[in-house]
Amino acid sequence: MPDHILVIDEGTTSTRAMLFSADGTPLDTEQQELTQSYPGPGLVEHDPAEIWDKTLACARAVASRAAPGSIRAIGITNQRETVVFWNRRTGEPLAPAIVWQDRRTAPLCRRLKEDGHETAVQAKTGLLLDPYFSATKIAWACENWPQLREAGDDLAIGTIESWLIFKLTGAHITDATNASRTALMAIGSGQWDDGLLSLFGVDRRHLPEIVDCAGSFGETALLGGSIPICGMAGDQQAAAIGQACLRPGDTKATFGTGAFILTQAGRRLPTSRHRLLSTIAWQLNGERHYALEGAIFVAGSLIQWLRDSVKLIRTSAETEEIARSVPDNGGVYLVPALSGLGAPHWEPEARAAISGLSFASTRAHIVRAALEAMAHQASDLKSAFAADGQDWAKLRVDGGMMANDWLAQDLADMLDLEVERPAFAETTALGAAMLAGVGSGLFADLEEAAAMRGKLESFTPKMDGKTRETRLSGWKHAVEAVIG
Ligand SMILES: Nc1ncnc2c1ncn2[C@@H]1O[C@H](COP(=O)(O)OP(=O)(O)O)[C@@H](O)[C@H]1O
Ligand SMILES: O=P(O)(O)OC[C@H](O)CO
Repeated sequence: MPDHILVIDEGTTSTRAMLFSADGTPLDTEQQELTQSYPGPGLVEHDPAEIWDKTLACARAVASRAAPGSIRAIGITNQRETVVFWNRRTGEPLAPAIVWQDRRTAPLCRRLKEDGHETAVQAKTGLLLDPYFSATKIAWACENWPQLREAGDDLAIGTIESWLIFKLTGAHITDATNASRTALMAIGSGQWDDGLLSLFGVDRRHLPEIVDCAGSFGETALLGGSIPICGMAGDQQAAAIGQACLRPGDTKATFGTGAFILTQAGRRLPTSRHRLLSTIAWQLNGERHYALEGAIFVAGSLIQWLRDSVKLIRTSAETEEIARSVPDNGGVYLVPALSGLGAPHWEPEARAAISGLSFASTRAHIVRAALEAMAHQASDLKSAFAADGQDWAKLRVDGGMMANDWLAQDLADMLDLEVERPAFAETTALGAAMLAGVGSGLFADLEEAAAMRGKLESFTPKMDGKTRETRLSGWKHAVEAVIG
């Protein structure tokens, strides 16, 4: 019986495919960078055709190197909230994908808030009125892109996993974790909600069917043979599963393009009074498990911006050595609101700032301030989670940025908390493999699948309280200046 799992991990900056054995050993990987298109201030788009072509190329490369007949199932995980519009008859995209970072619907969100809709939206969806979520992106696209209206019944709308599974199998489905990020689904029922559809002007007939995160979602013949797709989840939920956050209170932080902290909440829907999000952690056999989430919009993308736009660094990795080259930030703070500020501030129109510069400031201080901004943002979230009654006992970290040891230690220091990092950092892909393992009957449940998780490393706090307080107070002033 085949027991290898092929995972498709379609992230914001790159798409990849990975092969795992049943004990969690990563066997093979293939990755391609994606074009980031910034057609104007606050606008972020992807080309759905490029996403599909590169994803298929990566999956085919890995499948072609695997032993014939060894792949049991496919798991899909993806950047969330990003919306794709396509023609279900021709299978062709009808417009660019509007990416989760895109802020074009800030005025619409402001109007809906002024009209008093936020409380009801939050109660139904666990989310807030912010351009981050898919609903206003869909509303904006249907109003401004006539080709979508012209497509009539042929218009299909979905988040990235929905687009990929349509291309792989022809089915128009989405899983409950991804659906929970659209602001169109009632989080308590796991179904599209008529009131929300009418508020955002979205026609149900264009939306996918909402399904579990593990099961039989169709087969694809595009990778050689016929392989079933058995697992599906948004990338942050998949990372939480890959980090074995299976008990209420277990918390993970993924530092990729953005940074997302999720605390598992069990079967009871959590509510936040401090502007955190309630979200579906996973849905299996129709039963939903929930999580409380803090979303930081800018993390690794700040390092990419320093590298590609400002040209202050040559590689992401060299930030570690540069940060270590100075004893402290020299009074420099960087608030990375390059696409607004996410939780707990939710200021979509805020813009980034570097403050505290003097003639003594060097490139190293700015780079260090950029890295320090990660722990500062995480510290704001730690306070919000604590105020909502969710204290973190330790933090399980992962994501591309966590290759940086200095950063992992700074997180432990600033949060005054044990930080645990798996030796194998691709926990998002691992979580999708665990779901596909459950969906294909390789494992009875997620507890059994958690044996796929490998060795762990630990970072413990070493910073004195006074240094921490000085940093946090400098950060607080810098944020106040940005949000006025
Ligand atoms: N050593 C490092 N130090 C700081 N940032 C890093 C380092 N290595 C990678 N990154 C950043 O991590 C991000 C990639 O993380 P990844 O988890 O692959 O992202 P995604 O899943 O969002 O595509 C990039 O933005 C990159 O700049
Ligand atoms: O591409 P990532 O890994 O930064 O994840 C993006 C998130 O899913 C957005 O909500």
